[in-house]
Amino acid sequence: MAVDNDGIAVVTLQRPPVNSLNLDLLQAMNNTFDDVAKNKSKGMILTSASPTVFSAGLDIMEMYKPDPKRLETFWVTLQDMWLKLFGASFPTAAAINGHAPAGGCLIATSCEYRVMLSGKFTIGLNETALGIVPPTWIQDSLRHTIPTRQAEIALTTGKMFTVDEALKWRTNRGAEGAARLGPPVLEGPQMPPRSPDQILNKTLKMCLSPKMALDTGIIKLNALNEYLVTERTTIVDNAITFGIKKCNDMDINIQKRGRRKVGLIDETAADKAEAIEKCKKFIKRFDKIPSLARGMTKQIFRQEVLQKLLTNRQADTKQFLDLVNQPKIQQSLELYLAMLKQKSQK
Ligand SMILES: CCCCCCCCCCCC/C=C/CC(=O)SCCNC(=O)CCNC(=O)[C@H](O)C(C)(C)COP(=O)(O)OP(=O)(O)OC[C@H]1O[C@@H](n2cnc3c(N)ncnc32)[C@H](O)[C@@H]1OP(=O)(O)O
Repeated sequence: MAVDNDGIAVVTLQRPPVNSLNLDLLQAMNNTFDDVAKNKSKGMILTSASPTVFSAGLDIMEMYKPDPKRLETFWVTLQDMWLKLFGASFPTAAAINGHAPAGGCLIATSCEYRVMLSGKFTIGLNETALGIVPPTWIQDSLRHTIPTRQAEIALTTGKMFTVDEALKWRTNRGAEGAARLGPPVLEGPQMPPRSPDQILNKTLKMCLSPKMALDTGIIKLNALNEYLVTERTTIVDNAITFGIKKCNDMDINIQKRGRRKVGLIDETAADKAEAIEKCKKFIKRFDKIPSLARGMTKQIFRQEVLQKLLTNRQADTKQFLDLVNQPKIQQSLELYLAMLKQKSQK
């Protein structure tokens, strides 16, 4: 852990080669989180010493042919890590400088803000694809980060997101739809916007024109049609300007037509230094907010999810131990480890 001049702690996971979460690393994380709380750090940023992996998730070796007592301690320590991180009163952010599968994604989604390096990295909860049901609190971390429906699809498909996919979900128009619609409106030529007053005056003028005075339905319709045709660009422009203003007011980032940002990650960065800087900027947003009020508000906001695990802790542990001790799961772990080894030797 390194604390900078602003009082922000940067905690670097350093367990080569892939920061897989074994008992020792989880215990070290828990001690560090306690220190950050004790030192009253302004906030904490989690990152990795590896240039390509944030964390490979749970260390499979802890679950393969395990010692029963150690296996139980391992799971309880993982629960502790999540309770401390997800429930931390201080601001937390993850500078995700590489792959973040399964438990790696759990760490990232337990933080309040995520900046991921652009590149061929992936992030997600892939448990279902491995034939495992992710425990409720692991699912809750994702559900707390992205919209419920997207979380359900991601969890049931074991989806691993590319960085671009993680940053923003496409609307149902999708990429093809957006392409069919032509270049993004915001990048296209812009008409000088007119104020609503100008538009209203123009409409009134049109309604009082001689054509309108004739008072026949068809002529009125023609007049309206003419107005709509001649003013369509202005009308569309004004609608867009109004929409953009509303989106800005609501802090919705619409960078391109056909897409909206919902975000398993909040931002991307070119390198680790930039990712850490962006995380610091997020933490500094709270500079003028009383820290007690901020921390308590966050904990109340997360209380329901935290309480669920606290209430069901023993049952959750038993479920894990029963699962891992199944001969079928041990067989799968053996195959999975062999597959990982084979891949790494290529
Ligand atoms: C069927 C298996 C399921 C396992 C769980 C069953 C038990 C039930 C538990 C229920 C709880 C549910 C919660 C689960 C959450 C988890 O976190 S489970 C762990 C899931 N993690 C993964 O699937 C990631 C696997 N790793 C990778 O995909 C890649 O390693 C990587 C993309 C992270 C990095 O790739 P690369 O940089 O190319 O490194 P590699 O060459 O692949 O690996 C180097 C080295 O590390 C070993 N290794 C990788 N991951 C793990 C790991 N999670 N645990 C232990 N060891 C790992 C890999 O074998 C290589 O070792 P050697 O150098 O060959 O010795």
